[in-house]
Amino acid sequence: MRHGWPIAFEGGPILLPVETSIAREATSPLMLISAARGATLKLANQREAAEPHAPVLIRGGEPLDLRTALPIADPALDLANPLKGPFKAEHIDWCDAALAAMELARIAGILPAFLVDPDNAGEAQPISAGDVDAWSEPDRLQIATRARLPIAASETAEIVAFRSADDTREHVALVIGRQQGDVEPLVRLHSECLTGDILGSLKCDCGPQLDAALAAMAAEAERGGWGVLLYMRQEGRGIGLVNKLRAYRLQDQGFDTIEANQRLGLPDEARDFSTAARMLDLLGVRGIRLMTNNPRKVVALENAGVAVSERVPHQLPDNPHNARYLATKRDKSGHLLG
Ligand SMILES: Nc1nc2c(ncn2[C@@H]2O[C@H](COP(=O)(O)OP(=O)(O)OP(=O)(O)O)[C@@H](O)[C@H]2O)c(=O)[nH]1
Ligand SMILES: [Zn+2]
Repeated sequence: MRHGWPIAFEGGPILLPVETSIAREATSPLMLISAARGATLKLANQREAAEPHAPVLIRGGEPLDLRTALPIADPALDLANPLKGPFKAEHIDWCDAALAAMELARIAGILPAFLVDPDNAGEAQPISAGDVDAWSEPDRLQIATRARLPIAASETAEIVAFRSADDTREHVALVIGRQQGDVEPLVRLHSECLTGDILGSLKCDCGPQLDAALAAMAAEAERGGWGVLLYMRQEGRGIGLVNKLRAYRLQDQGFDTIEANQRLGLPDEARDFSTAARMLDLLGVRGIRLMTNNPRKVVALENAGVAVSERVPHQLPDNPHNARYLATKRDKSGHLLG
């Protein structure tokens, strides 16, 4: 997907990703986009779609090339390209392939939009919908290596790196203090946020939450306990850095953090917490005390077999740039924030 290769789904047509396509001369009258995008484009006969990220097949009056397809794919370009269409929605009789293609776009971090059976697409890569499921199977994850890693918060930390076949993302765990089978660790499940963790972004609470979690685990180790930070490479709640930044552009137009993801045709929450459970399992951790304000994380970990004996609140002070983001988490995502 990231290479821009056309893909040939078993039982479906050839699909060429609009954002990254290497076949610059490709054209097609048909495009696969999200229902959210279809709604914004005011499709003539669009049926009600349950999910904003559900796939919709559209036909334009004239064949689309990549130049005309990109503004159809990218809502962040709407202000600059107001006039598009008209389009008609068509029935999809290769639903599994269409759903898998949308999921692949999310995993690849690109816009969920494809030219369908295009001319001049070049040779397509064969793939089946089952390949996408197999790729995200947590059991494929293994410990790759571990090393002592003194950090500013604690000199007694150890880093453990995890890898899975075909997935280039490497998750890590930081174990702080001495691991003891009979003592439940304090655990923080942190999802990657390059802007917050590294650059000090004020738009979210990730950076302060990460720092405070490490400090709390170090204090726990001082008291004879221990902690585990799981650092999961699922940036932007699973939509990737570039799509998160597109969502930020939409947030600057007035959409909240959930609406912005949906308007991009992506799930508002696409994180995979069963991989975190697999990491704990590989570390030999069965029961935890979880630092979070998000009850859905607790439920997701428990459903994946981790016993969460306590939810430890993890609220940090807000600022003028993240106050709306935190309010949306509280009001729409069920976060327990005071
Ligand atoms: N798509 C998107 N992702 C965001 C946005 N702001 C932060 N994120 C991502 O959200 C994730 C951080 O969420 P967390 O703090 O781990 O989890 P949480 O569900 O908020 O719950 P807590 O455990 O209470 O913090 C990271 O992957 C961030 O990149 C945003 O506006 N849009
Ligand atoms: Zn963040």
